[in-house]
Parts: sequence; structure tokens; C-alpha cells
Amino acid sequence: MSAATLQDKGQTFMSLPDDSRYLRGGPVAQRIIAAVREDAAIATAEGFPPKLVSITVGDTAAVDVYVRNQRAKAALAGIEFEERRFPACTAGELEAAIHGLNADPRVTGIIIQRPVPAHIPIRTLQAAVHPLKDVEGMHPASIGNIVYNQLDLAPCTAAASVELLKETGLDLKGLEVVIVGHSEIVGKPIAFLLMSEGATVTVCHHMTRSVAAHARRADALFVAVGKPRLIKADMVKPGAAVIDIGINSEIGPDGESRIVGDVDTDSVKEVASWITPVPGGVGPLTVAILLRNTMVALSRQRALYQATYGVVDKLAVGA
Ligand SMILES: Nc1nc(=O)c2c([nH]1)NC[C@@H]1CN(c3ccc(C(=O)N[C@@H](CCC(=O)O)C(=O)O)cc3)C=[N+]21
Repeated sequence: MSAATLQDKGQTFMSLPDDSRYLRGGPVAQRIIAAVREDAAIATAEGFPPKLVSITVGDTAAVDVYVRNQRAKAALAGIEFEERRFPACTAGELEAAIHGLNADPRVTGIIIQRPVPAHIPIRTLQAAVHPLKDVEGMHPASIGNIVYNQLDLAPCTAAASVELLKETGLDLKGLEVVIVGHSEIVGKPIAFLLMSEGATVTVCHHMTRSVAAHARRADALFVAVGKPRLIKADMVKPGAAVIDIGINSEIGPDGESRIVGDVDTDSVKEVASWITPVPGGVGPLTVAILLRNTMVALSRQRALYQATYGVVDKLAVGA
């Protein structure tokens, strides 16, 4: 996509009605990217330039928007970005490629874009990424950190959603939160992040008897199921905060393809006190947090480097 088109998209976000109920990701993302840019410049000057590698397997349509924005924002932040595409390959080949990236000191972070084709076991791939290079916190050794209230690196979409809720200023302690969707990369991590912050959390999923009954009790409602307009106004408590994590492609009335979330925004915004637009809500913040996580990974790698090479007197040099 050309720079001009990206800017056009920016105009579209800004031309949303100026309604203070919209919780926009852009301004928060800009703050994070500015901070990442400073960190990245310092690290680069000190000889540790950050580099993020994205791995896409099979058909890339579902992740194209994300990867495009990763590339654009990494460039803004001063993080090198490389996309590796594997149109057709075996799990073994992918694991070998990941091991190569683990062992490459120039590579700071590795992200495996989801979904991957059915014949590739995603968990094996996630476990192949070295935990210190795991910028999404999805390695089995990393995902446990949020259970232990270590929240500085969490799956990006989940972290972005929670960060947008915090923008409301609502006190998370004791807040009634309902999450619709229990995926391992979004719903479940949001539940753990919010439990750590003191919220009372209910998780709904495809076996839940009445999603509406739960949703109507929520002070904050998170939705990540991939069903356009699943959440209607009558499922939302007046005054609630609604965080729409859905990214669905559909053909609009003008015949053009567009992105919509899981919430019927037009009706729900009349009931809710805060609502995240799609696009322009969680998405831009997800990208910013991925870049921030890359810098967290870099500082952990530097700490290991320091611990290994920084203590000369412990080495039995020439002894
Ligand atoms: N391992 C993995 N982690 C993910 O977090 C992950 C993934 N795989 N696979 C795909 C989904 C989708 N996703 C998006 C993130 C940001 C935007 C985004 O930047 N959206 C903007 C731009 C929209 C546009 O440019 O049209 C917006 O909503 O405003 C979109 C989609 C992350 N995902």
C-alpha cells in the first residue's frame, strides 16, 4: 500500500463523528510508538538495533492488514522489520526456520501470524520460538507469566484491549467484566490480565447458554469472536464500556470491501458510555504493543548478554 493510501485511511478514522464515546486506539498508539522510537534509537546507538521478524504461513489474506501496519509502524519506530512468507511448507521446515531465527543475534523478536493452515500444529511452532524472542508471550513458558501477575509482556491484542479499557479511567478493582470469546490469544489472556488488575471476570464462549444474559450485566464488555454485529444494543448495560476486538471483512453497501467488528456499533453506541470503533480502535494499539513488546524482549536479551559477558573475573581465562 502506498503512503498516500495509508494517509487516506487515517482521514477515514478522523472523519468518524466527533463523539466522545468513541475510545480510539490511535492516540494511545502514537504515545507508545513515540516512546518505543526513543528506546529503539538508544538501543541502536548502543549497538543493539531491534529487529522484528514476521512469519506468515499459507494464505495471508486474514493477516495482510496486520502485517502491513506492522511494517509501517516499525519503520516509524525505527525497528527493522522483515516478513518471511511460507506459502507451502511442512511443520519441520518451519521449525527449522524458527530455530535459525532464534540463533541469529540480529533478530530480536519473532511473531507467527495466525491462523496457520490446519496441517501445521500452531503450538509446536509457538514452542519453537525462544522465550526471549517471543514478542507475543505465546510460548507455553511465557503465557504463564500473566497467571503470576507479571504483565510487562502479554499477547498484543489482549494487552491492547485492556489498555483501551484503562483509558476510560474506570476503576478496574471489582469491575464486572464479561469477555465473549475464549481464544488462547485473546479471550483467555484478557481474563488473566483483568484478574490481575482486580476485576471480576466472566468468560463466555460457544457453549455459554445465554451470552446476552451475561453481557447485560457487564460494566465492561470485551468481544472477540469474529461475528459481525453479534452484540446488539439490548445486550449492553447502559453506561458500559464496550471493547470490540472483532476484525471481519465484508462487502459494504457501496460494493467495496470493508472491516467491521463484532459489535453493532451504530446501535450500541447509543447505550454504551464508551465504545471502540472498528477500524481505529483496538487494531492500531495492537501494532504499537507488538513494537513495545519487541523492546521488552530486547532488554531481556541485553540483560542475558550482560550477565554472560559482563563479569570477567568469574572466567577462568588462561587458567
Ligand atoms: N499471532 C497473531 N497475533 C495477532 O495479534 C494477530 C494474528 N496473529 N493474526 C491476525 C490478527 C488480526 N490482527 C490485527 C491487528 C491490527 C490490525 C490493525 O492495525 N487494524 C487497523 C487498521 C485497519 C486498516 O488499515 O484497514 C484498525 O483496526 O484500525 C488488524 C488486525 C492481529 N492478529
